[in-house]
Amino acid sequence: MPKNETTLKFSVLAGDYIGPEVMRSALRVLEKVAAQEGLKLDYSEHAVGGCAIDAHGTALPEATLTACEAADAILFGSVGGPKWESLPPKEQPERAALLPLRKHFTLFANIRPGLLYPELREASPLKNERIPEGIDIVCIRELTGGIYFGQPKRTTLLNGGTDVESVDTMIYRKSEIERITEVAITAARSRKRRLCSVDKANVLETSVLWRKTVSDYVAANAPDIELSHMLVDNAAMQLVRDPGQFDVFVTENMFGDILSDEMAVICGSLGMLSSASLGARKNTLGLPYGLYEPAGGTAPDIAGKGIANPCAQILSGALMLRYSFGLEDAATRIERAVREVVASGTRTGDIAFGRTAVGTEQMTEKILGAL
Ligand SMILES: NC(=O)C1=CN([C@@H]2O[C@H](COP(=O)(O)OP(=O)(O)OC[C@H]3O[C@@H](n4cnc5c(N)ncnc54)[C@H](O)[C@@H]3O)[C@@H](O)[C@H]2O)C=CC1
Ligand SMILES: CC(C)CC(=O)C(=O)O
Ligand SMILES: [Mg+2]
Repeated sequence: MPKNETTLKFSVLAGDYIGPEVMRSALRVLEKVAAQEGLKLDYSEHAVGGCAIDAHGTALPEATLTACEAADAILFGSVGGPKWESLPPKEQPERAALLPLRKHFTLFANIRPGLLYPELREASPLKNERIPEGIDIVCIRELTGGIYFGQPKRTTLLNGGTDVESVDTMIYRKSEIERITEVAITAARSRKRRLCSVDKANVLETSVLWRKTVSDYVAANAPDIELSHMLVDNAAMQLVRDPGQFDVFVTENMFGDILSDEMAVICGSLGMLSSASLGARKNTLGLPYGLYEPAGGTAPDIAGKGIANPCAQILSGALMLRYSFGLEDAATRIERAVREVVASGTRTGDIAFGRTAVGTEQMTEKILGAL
């Protein structure tokens, strides 16, 4: 019986290698939930990344951007891989499609839930006594600033070409740090009200500003939040030593990129880690416009074999329902279905750990069955 008249208008950008494989699974799950909830899906698929370079000569075609502009959210796969690594760096899919997309829509807040179900503890490389109840951490990563975007960014030949110099620039403004701190405060308030800010304030000017800004902002706006600070090298170590000490952590772009992959593997696999990238922009429903993507990449080593774990992409679809369409119940149902299937022992190879592994298709069928 239809419960809802909402139309979900989103753009699907599957990308390269395993991108289209796991995107198929996510779309099947969304179709089923939509049918059950009486929602109307209005999505269209568009070229992005290496496959867009092959088909259209550019990683982010104008038509793709126009379609994203007209939608309420973007469901993204992942882009890049060996096929395009010999292109000039600026033309490669990651730098020519994904980063510009994030910048274009000012998606400055990347929310990555690091969740290890207790039933999946065996898939974590951590000793199980360190994670008696699994893991439940949220990484809030600044996504449109820092060293990935700062100018100058260049490579120059020196000494008549006998040497080469490359420069990347890390820049942060107080206003950029304040707005990501606000997102982190909101996340912490919905959980244990504990926030750890990760930086490198013993060396980097941007981190000195980061630490002072986060401290001042929390003191002025969120005295209910228990704030701590940690240097990033220590944070990398503490994450594997005792992940239970973290609840929400907030950090700049590159540190968050690295720490979230670490968080993914202690949570079993990159194939389980979803993400939401949000900004100030609202969609036509008055809700946050967002881009939803797995935290991992295109996994060229397993592409085309039908063995990729679809969970991160499916869970990214759930985050899209939650944040951009306000469908908390539907999002939770998808998350429960994934958990139920994984907990019952159906596992793709990356999380199988001694069990018989199923492929992408069978994993998806099981999740559909649990919905
Ligand atoms: N958002 C994006 O579009 C991203 C793109 N990339 C790009 O992806 C390409 C490959 O990057 P890598 O460093 O190899 O990282 P990756 O994240 O693609 O893979 C790292 C390891 O995790 C495994 N893995 C990742 N997702 C999986 C899944 N769903 N199921 C099972 N196993 C999974 C892979 O098989 C691989 O062994 C590069 O071109 C990179 O730039 C990387 C990260 C994010
Ligand atoms: C192009 C990269 C910055 C993508 C990535 O590694 C990520 O977003 O985690
Ligand atoms: Mg990454």
